[in-house]
Amino acid sequence: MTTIPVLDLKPLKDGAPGALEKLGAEMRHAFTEIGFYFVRNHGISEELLDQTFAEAERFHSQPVEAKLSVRINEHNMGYMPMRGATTRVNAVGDVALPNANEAVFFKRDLTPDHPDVVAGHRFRGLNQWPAGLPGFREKILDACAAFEGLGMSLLPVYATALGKPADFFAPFFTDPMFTLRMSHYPQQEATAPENEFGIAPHVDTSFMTILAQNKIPGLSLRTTDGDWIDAPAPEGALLINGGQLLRRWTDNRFLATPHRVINRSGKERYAIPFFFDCNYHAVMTPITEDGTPGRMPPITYAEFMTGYQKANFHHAAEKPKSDEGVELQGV
Ligand SMILES: O=C(O)CCC(=O)C(=O)O
Ligand SMILES: [Fe+2]
Repeated sequence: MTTIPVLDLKPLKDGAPGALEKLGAEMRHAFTEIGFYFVRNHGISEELLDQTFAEAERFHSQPVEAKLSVRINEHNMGYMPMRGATTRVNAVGDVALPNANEAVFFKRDLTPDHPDVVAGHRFRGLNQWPAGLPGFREKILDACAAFEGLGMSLLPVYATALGKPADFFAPFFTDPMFTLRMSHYPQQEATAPENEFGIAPHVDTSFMTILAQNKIPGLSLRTTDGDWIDAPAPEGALLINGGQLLRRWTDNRFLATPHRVINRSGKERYAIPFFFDCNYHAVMTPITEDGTPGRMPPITYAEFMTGYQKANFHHAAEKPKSDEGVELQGV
């Protein structure tokens, strides 16, 4: 039976001898066998997570006109309406209906004079903050900072898992890209068609996806044997998985595992994944076991997110995609 490993970060935080090596080995196992792991003692307070869920609920409870005033743009920032995306890059090849969720996306809060903003670089736009939600922006920025801090603290474990020095990833993450997604999944009726998902089977595009999942179940992942298993979050733990960027950078040594959401819980479900990636301008050269050239040439984050996706998923080429690799409709 496949179980999702639980990595306890406390010994690492305490500076216990051998903690990094032990976690590195556990992570290596997680990414070669399952593609998902839980973290305990991750350092993000329950209070902040609860507040972030409350903000997600507050955002989605607004009238649709208010949400549409921050409609998603070419940077994949803003509000994606209910059933506004279909997973064309479907990880299991089934044809699915539009995803039964709505979501809003935020990235690093750049200022208009930032060089990448001035240059008009894709995915380096300005956040679209809702006008009628006082305090919302501050809470979201707090959440982003906390998730980013956790992501940064895990980089030495990733490096160790790959047989590299602990500080290997540091130069690639001096100004890392990230996207906070706040999703709302309505209840799916028992009569809903079989091929309607909250989010259809997909792999993320990320280096690292940190999921602050709420108490409502619905997420499952597909094991390498092809079985779907539920991924319920144990109390206080966060769920982390890798996407295509991690897979490519590790020369396919690490898994990007397909997962999906079906919300037949009878309740509204909210989810807050945080997609954590390297610097915009970082060049990712495949990290091979023996240092020989990888299967794929080196690539930058920007090339990866635009050109690479286009080349691989030509049928969805012309439209922007959200960070879980779906085509966004009506953008
Ligand atoms: O809602 C969840 O639990 C996971 C969502 C997800 O896989 C995604 O947004 O990429
Ligand atoms: Fe995902």
